[in-house]
Amino acid sequence: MQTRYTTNPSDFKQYDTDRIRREFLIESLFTPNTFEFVYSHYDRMIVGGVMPVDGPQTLPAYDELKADFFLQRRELGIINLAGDGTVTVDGQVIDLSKKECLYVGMGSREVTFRSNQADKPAKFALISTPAHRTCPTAKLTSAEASPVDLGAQETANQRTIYKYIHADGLQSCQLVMGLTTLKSGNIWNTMPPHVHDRRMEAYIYFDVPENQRVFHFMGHPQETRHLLVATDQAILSPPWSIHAGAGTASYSFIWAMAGENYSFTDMDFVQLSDIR
Ligand SMILES: O=C[C@H](O)[C@@H](O)CC(=O)C(=O)O
Ligand SMILES: [Zn+2]
Repeated sequence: MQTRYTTNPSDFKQYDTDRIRREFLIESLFTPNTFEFVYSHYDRMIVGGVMPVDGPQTLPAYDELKADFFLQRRELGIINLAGDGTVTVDGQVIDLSKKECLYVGMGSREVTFRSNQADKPAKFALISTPAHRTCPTAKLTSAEASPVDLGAQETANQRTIYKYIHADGLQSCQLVMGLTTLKSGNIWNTMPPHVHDRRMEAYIYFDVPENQRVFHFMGHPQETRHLLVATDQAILSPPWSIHAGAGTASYSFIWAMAGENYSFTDMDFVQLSDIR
C-alpha cells in the first residue's frame, strides 16, 4: 500500500508535470493477482483495484491500518470494470458483472474476489473510507442505479450518470460512489466544473480506448493544470480542485467522494469565464 500526502493549493502552483503526476495520478490499478492500493490523506480514502486471474484473491490486512482486518473500521465500495466475477463476503457469494456495484459494510472479515473466466478477468475497482457503524452489504446493478442523462451533443458532453452509493441508494457512513459513461462521440465530463471544498473526490477512468487519452483538468479554479490519463488509471482530486476531463475518444469513469456531508448535489459550480 502506497501512502500519498495532501497538498496546499498555494504550493500546487509550483508543481511541474512530473510532480503533479506523482502526487495525483495512480498509474496502475490492475496487476494480475495483486491488490494495488493507494492510501490518500485526503479524507483517508483508499483507492485500489484487484484483477484475479489465477484463482481467488482475499483482501489482506495492512500494517498501515493497524487493524486486525481491512474492514474492521472501514467500509468498501466495489465496482467491476471488466469480465464477470464474484465477491465473497464472509461466506456470502455475490455475482458482480461489469458496471455493477457492491457495498461492503464495516466489520466484514473476509472479502474474496474471483474472475469467472481467466481469459476474461474481472477488474474490481476498490474504494474504502473510514466508517463508524455497519451498513448492510448490498449490491446494485446499473439499471437499479436510477441512471440520469446529462449534457448535450452540441457541447460534446452527453453522458449517463449512475449513482450507486449515496443518500437515496446503497447506504454508507460517508462513501458516495457511482459512475459516468460518455455517449459515443462525446468527450467532456463535468464541464462546467465544480469544487466541493467539503470533500475530496477520486476518479477512475476506464473504457478509454488503448491509444486514446483523457486530458484531466485539476487545480484551484483560477490556477488549473492538466494531466494525461490512460484507461484504468485514477486521479486523486483535492477538495479545492476542479475535476473535469476531455477525452480524445469517449470513455467511462468511476467517481467516489468522502468527507463532509452525504449529498451528491453539493457542488459549487464555477463559471467558465472565471476559470484560468
Ligand atoms: O461531484 C460529483 C462528481 O464530480 C461527478 O459525479 C461528476 C460527473 O460524473 C459528471 O459530471 O459527469
Ligand atoms: Zn465533484
